[in-house]
Amino acid sequence: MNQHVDMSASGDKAARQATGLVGEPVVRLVDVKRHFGKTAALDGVSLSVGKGEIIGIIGRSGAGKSTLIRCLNGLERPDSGEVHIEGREIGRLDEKQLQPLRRRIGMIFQHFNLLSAKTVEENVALPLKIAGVSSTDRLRRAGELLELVGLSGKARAYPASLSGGQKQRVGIARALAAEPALLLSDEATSALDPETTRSILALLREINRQLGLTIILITHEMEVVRSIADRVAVIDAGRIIEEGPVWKVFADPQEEITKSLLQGMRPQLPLEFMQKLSPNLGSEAVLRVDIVGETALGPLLADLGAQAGTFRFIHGGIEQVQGHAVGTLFLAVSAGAPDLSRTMEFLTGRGARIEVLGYVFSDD
Ligand SMILES: Nc1ncnc2c1ncn2[C@@H]1O[C@H](COP(=O)(O)OP(=O)(O)OP(=O)(O)O)[C@@H](O)[C@H]1O
Repeated sequence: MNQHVDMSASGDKAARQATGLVGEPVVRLVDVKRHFGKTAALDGVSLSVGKGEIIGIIGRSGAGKSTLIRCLNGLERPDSGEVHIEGREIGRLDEKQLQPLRRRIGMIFQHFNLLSAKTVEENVALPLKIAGVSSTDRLRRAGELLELVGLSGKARAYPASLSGGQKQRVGIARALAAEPALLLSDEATSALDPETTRSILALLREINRQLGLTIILITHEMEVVRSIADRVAVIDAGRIIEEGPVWKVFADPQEEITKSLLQGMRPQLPLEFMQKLSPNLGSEAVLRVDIVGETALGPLLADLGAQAGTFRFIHGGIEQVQGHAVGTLFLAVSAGAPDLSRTMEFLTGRGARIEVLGYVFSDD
């Protein structure tokens, strides 16, 4: 089932879920604070995640991501604020009251956390054993889950004989065993190679679609967020500093930290060209032009040539993120008036964002 999966999030779905408030949110955090001594690991986090939504949480090391996850699964208690899971506030529940609620949350980890002395099916069935499900029922359920993750043939194998991708599939099957409402993924693909990562992400997306499962992804891999998340939240120093649909944040990040986190994802001027750039006036201005949506799809460059004058196309391109065309073009335009001002006017009129990166001489 993990083959031929469309990995781009649907634009419609993204639009519906852009606010994370479709129906009763599965997760609702209200002004959550958690301090360790003088360190504010969480400094007033408010966030809602709707049913069936996939949200990516990104941030630098030490930003507060793990603390956030630990507050969600009840391993960490906030100093103040509220954590609601499916409408129940978990902050005040005692350990016994938390048990059934924890079963509503599945978790997958970077290093899989499988029990090496147990077979694949025993690993998958473990949450059900803890929940008191009979041996027959839990083995039947483990069989169904292994089929769902494409590992039917490995029920009796031991984790040591599996590849990293297969181990993570077992981790996913185990996380789904108790039919959770929420799946927390803590760097689940960080230890996997790119191809295996793609297949695990496709599996998560498929499970999200089939089961309507809500997924929160903590990751430092921006590609993961771009591939499967509907929405992204950027956390820094314990606060959510930016949040929105993935295509929008990736196309037009507002905060410096977001820009820096996404740097590798955004097209850059090739190094050899960058080295020629000068801040002093040259014969050509080099522009970075960021475009989104209709502008990116239309015959922008043909129109630019016809209406504003000649230019040199240096580098860039357009890609689809969540069904939205997002592009960055690097152009060299004659620096003299009226060419430059006409070009700027034309591009701004089409909704593009323009930055003059510097100047070159046209024979460079
Ligand atoms: N148990 C603890 N005791 C003391 N300080 C802690 C504890 N847990 C977290 N912190 C501090 O809180 C801040 C947030 O940590 P957290 O682990 O949540 O960040 P993170 O974004 O998950 O980082 P990373 O990506 O490196 O795992 C950090 O400054 C960290 O040192």
